Amino acid sequence: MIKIIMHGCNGKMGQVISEIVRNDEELTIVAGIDPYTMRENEYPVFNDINKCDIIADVIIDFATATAVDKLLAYAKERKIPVVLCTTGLSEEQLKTVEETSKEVAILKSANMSVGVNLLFKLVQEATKMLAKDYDIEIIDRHHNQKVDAPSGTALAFADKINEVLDNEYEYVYDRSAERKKRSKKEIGFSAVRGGSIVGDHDIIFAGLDEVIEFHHSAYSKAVFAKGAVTAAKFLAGKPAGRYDMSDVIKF
Ligand SMILES: NC(=O)C1=CN([C@@H]2O[C@H](COP(=O)(O)OP(=O)(O)OC[C@H]3O[C@@H](n4cnc5c(N)ncnc54)[C@H](OP(=O)(O)O)[C@@H]3O)[C@@H](O)[C@H]2O)C=CC1
Ligand SMILES: O=C(O)C1=N[C@H](C(=O)O)C[C@H](O)C1
Repeated sequence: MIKIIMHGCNGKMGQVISEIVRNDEELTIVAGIDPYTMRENEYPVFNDINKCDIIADVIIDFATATAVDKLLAYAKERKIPVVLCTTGLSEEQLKTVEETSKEVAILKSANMSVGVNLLFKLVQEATKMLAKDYDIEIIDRHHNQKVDAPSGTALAFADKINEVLDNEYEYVYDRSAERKKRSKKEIGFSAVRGGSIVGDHDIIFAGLDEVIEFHHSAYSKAVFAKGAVTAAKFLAGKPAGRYDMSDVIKF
């Protein structure tokens, strides 16, 4: 039985993961971490990760960016692998992820769905063929409770695209103060926030007189939760290192 610590257990994703794990014979949540401890959970919940001395094989994280520093320090000290799903991390935090992964296994992915991870590959292929003549823009649409913009997935798409463009493209997040045309080597971001949209992403290649678009819609949070649970099974017992969903989902 793989023992999990659920970081952010009483948030929206934490609750969906708890439900999936409840019906999975290979997994059990042994502890949860969340500032909100009044909810009835079937496992003990700690309002501070450092209060949790329960032994686990892997941590699944869906919390908030400000909680990630403590999480990484805890994982490093106790050598517990982390499936790191929280988005909106700062440059400094991304460096800490890299440093920490030298001591403990970390699988970081801004999007745990099968569809987005397949699209990462398709969009990279399209970029090789289209980037010379087409402008690249990314739109993400999410619910009104989301705190980070652009989404982690939108940034991950841009990083995948830029990887095949020798990282020469600049990211443009806001054109409202600009009085100039877009340059060729840029990737523009737009973020829509409203209602209960689970998570939509459009990758737009706009050329002369035609537009090619790649679109992904998540219709429920379960697509992310299932991916995180599969990733946790993969990561438990793995040696230190940086992993991502391409290690888990093979196309
Ligand atoms: N990689 C992926 O596939 C996906 C990533 N995400 C990302 O996961 C994160 C969580 O999403 P979601 O569940 O919708 O958000 P929620 O706000 O619903 O849940 C986050 C939970 O984390 C709790 N939290 C706050 N501080 C801490 C802390 N120090 N330690 C532990 N828990 C803490 C929050 O408590 P409180 O409300 O009291 O602050 C809340 O219960 C976001 O960054 C989101 O972008 C989401 C979906 C998919
Ligand atoms: O906050 C969310 O809900 C989501 N966040 C992730 C992101 O920032 O890309 C993934 C997913 O789209 C849902």
